[in-house]
Amino acid sequence: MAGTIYGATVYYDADCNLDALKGKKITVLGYGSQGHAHALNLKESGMDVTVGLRDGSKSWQVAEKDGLPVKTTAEAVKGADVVMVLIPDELQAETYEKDIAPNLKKGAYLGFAHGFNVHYKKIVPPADANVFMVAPKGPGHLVRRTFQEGSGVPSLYAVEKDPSGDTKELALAWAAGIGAGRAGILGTTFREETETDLFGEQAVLCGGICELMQAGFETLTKAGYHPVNAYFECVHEMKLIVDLIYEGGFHTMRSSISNTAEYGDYATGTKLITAETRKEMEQVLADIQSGAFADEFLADYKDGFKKLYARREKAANHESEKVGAELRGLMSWIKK
Ligand SMILES: NC(=O)C1=CN([C@@H]2O[C@H](COP(=O)(O)OP(=O)(O)OC[C@H]3O[C@@H](n4cnc5c(N)ncnc54)[C@H](OP(=O)(O)O)[C@@H]3O)[C@@H](O)[C@H]2O)C=CC1
Ligand SMILES: CC(=O)[C@](C)(O)C(=O)O
Ligand SMILES: [Mg+2]
Ligand SMILES: [Mg+2]
Repeated sequence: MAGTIYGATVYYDADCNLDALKGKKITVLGYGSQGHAHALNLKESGMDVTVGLRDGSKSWQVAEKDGLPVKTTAEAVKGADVVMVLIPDELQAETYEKDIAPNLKKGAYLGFAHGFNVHYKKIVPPADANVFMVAPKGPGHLVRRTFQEGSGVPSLYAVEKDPSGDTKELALAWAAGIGAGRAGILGTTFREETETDLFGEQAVLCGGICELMQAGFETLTKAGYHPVNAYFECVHEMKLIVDLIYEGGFHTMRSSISNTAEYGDYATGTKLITAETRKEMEQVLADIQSGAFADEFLADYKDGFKKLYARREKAANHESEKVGAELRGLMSWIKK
C-alpha cells in the first residue's frame, strides 16, 4: 500500500490498477533507451502496444524482432487511446506538429517521460487531451533489465491536463506496467520533474560525476601513475562505492571503507566541492529554471548539434575510455 515518506505519498503496485490501461490501444513513439523498455514491459504486463517510428528507422527491425507491431509515427498515433512520446526531446516539438497533433484522437491520453517540451511550452496539447508523465528515475536499459529481474526503477508521475477525470489512474497504471510500482511512484508536476531532472543529470549524475572521475584519472596519470591504476581507482571502483550507497546509504558505504578512507573522505570532499561549487550549482539551476539551458540545447540542435558532437568526439577519445575498453574486455562478467 501507499507509504508516506517525508510527508510525500509514494505509490506501489497495490495502489495501481492495470485495468485502467488494459484493452486500450497504446502507442509508444520511439524504441530507444526508454521506448524499448516501456513497450516491452507494458506488453509483458498484458497491454496492447504498437510502436511508432519514422520511416527508415534503425529501430524498426529491432522492435519487430522483439515481437512488437510497428507503424510509422503518424499511422501509429491514428486511433490510439494512449500515445507515449519517447523520442528525443529536441525532436518532439516538430514531430508533434507534423505527425502527432494532426492524428491524435479527441480525448486521447498523451504521455511523456520528461516534462521538457510541455513545461517550456514547445508542445501545447489541445484542451481535450489528457496529458500525463511517467518519468523513470533511471536509464531506460535499467528500466528494462530490472523489470525482467523482478524489480523496477522508481518513477515520478504527473498530470498536466485531465478532462477525462481519470488520468492519474492511467498514469499510475502505466508506471506499474513498466515495473515502477515495485520501487515506488511519486507524484510531481511537469515543472518540478523537468527542473530537477535537468539539474540532477547536469550537476550530479552525468556532468558532475564524469568530470570528477576524469579529472581524478588525469591528475594521477599526469603525475606519472599508470593509467590502468588510475582507471581502477577513479573509474572502475566508482560502481563498487555507489553500489554500497545504493544499498544502504552513505553510512553503509563508509562502514565498509577503511577509517583512513573515511577520514580522507571528510577532510577532502569539501576542498573539492566548495562554497564556489555550490554557488555554481545554484547558477546551473537558475539557468534551467529561466529556460536558458533549454534554449541553448535547442539552439545547438538547430545548428546541427555542432557542440554536442564535438564534445562527444572529445569524450570518446579520452584516455580513460581506451584503458577501460581494454580492461572490460578482460572482465567476462560485465554485461556487454
Ligand atoms: N534515456 C533515458 O534513460 C531517459 C530518457 N527520458 C526521456 O525519454 C524520452 C526519450 O529519450 P530516450 O529514450 O533517451 O531516446 P533515444 O535517443 O534513446 O531513442 C529515441 C528513439 O526515438 C526514435 N525516433 C526519433 N524520431 C522519431 C520520430 N519522429 N517518430 C518516432 N520515433 C522517433 C528513434 O529511432 P530512430 O533514430 O531509429 O528513428 C529512437 O528509437 C526523452 O523525453 C527523454 O528525456 C526520461 C528518463 C530517462
Ligand atoms: C537516465 C536519466 O534519468 C536522465 C539522465 O535524466 C536522462 O537520460 O535524461
Ligand atoms: Mg533522469
Ligand atoms: Mg533526463
